[in-house]
This record gives sequence, C-alpha cells and structure tokens, in this order.
Amino acid sequence: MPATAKICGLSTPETLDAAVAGGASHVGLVFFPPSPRDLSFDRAAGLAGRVPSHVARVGVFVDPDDALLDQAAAAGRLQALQLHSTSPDRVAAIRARTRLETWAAVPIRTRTDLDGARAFAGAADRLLYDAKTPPGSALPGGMGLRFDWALLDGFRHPLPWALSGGLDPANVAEAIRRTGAKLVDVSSGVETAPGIKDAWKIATFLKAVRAA
Ligand SMILES: O=C(O)c1ccccc1N[C@@H]1O[C@H](COP(=O)(O)O)[C@@H](O)[C@H]1O
Repeated sequence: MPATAKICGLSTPETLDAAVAGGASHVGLVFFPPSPRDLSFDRAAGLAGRVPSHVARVGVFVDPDDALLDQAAAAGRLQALQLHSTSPDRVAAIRARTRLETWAAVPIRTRTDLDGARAFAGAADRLLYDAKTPPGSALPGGMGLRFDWALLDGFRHPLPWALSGGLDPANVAEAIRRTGAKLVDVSSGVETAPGIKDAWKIATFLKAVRAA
C-alpha cells in the first residue's frame, strides 16, 4: 500500500485546498503561539470547514493545557492531537480525557533517543519520529531539520508511527523507501519561508509520496 501524507502548518484556504486536492490523508493545524504557523481559533474554524470527511484534521500542540486543547479541538473539529514535548503520563491523560486519537512526537538525534519511544506504549495511538531541535530553539519541530533515518533500522516500533523532520519533495521518496514509513509529515519542506506554504510544493510533495 502506498504511503500517505500529512501536510502540516496550513494557514490559508488556497494551500489547504492544495493539500486536499493533492491527496493528503491528514492536514495539520498548529496551536502554538511562538510558531509562525500558529492559528487563531477563528482561522482554524474557517480552515476546518473546508476539509472533506476523508481527510483527518490534526491539531499540533506543545505541552498544552486542557483549556487550549478544548478550544482548539472545538474550533478545528480535530480528530487527532499531535503532542510535542509532552510527557507520557500527560499524553495518556489527554488521550483518556479527550478520547481523540493521540500522537506523541519523539525527538531523535541519536539511537538512544529512540528509548523515549517505548514510554508511549499504552499512552498514545501513534508515534511521530521527528528531528531533535537544538537546545534553546523556539520550536521543538517545524524547523526543517532531518535526523539520520538509519537510526530506525531494526528498531521494534512499540506503536504505529509516522516519519517527519526535514522532509521535502526531493527527499521524501527516498525517506519512504529507506525507512518503510507508511505515513510521512511535512511542514517547512513545502514552504517558501517559515509559515508560508506553497501550493506547487505541496502538490509536488504529494506526487512524490504517491510515486514512492
Ligand atoms: O510547525 C511548527 O511550527 C511546529 C511547532 C511546534 C511543534 C511542531 C511543529 N511542527 C511539526 O514539526 C515536524 C517537522 O516539521 P518540518 O517538516 O521539519 O518543518 C512536523 O511534524 C510538524 O508538524
């Protein structure tokens, strides 16, 4: 079965429509004020209304509190929550309280970082392997950084998983072949500048995923 793709950090109707038209399985809406992709609840609601039922709406959060989750989930009519920098216990509590599909981001730079993935077994529905951003970075993701895909070789994944971190139209086919990812996730790689998505890059990325 071909891999599917999530286009993350969408903020305009045109680029959201490009993701849907290109065959994205998931679209990502960011709720994190320091991010150039952060959305107001009103804007998220407008975008969510354009997403057809076969495409899943994923909210992206960084260690969110319940109030933010509830407001964002309602505005974005979210079906899944992608949680960065959130402890396994907190991920489990969010999953139990919201009853939404819950993804835990696992930041990777070395093989040892994969140990962190096991702690989410039973707490999350899916792992999202992402590149670890440098200490002091404003964002824990969405910076176009890649990790060494070879680190996943032979790893027994404790949960269904997705690959992210520095993917783009030129490298995504190789990433899928190299890692066996069934779901890939991109943000910076389909932008012309941080937070500015590009419809042509989105279409090209999704074409490359289909062809992989
Ligand atoms: O995109 C953001 O601004 C963001 C903010 C906070 C946490 C995660 C964020 N993005 C996620 O990061 C990965 C990798 O992105 P990139 O393709 O390397 O730019 C992806 O899952 C985004 O959803």
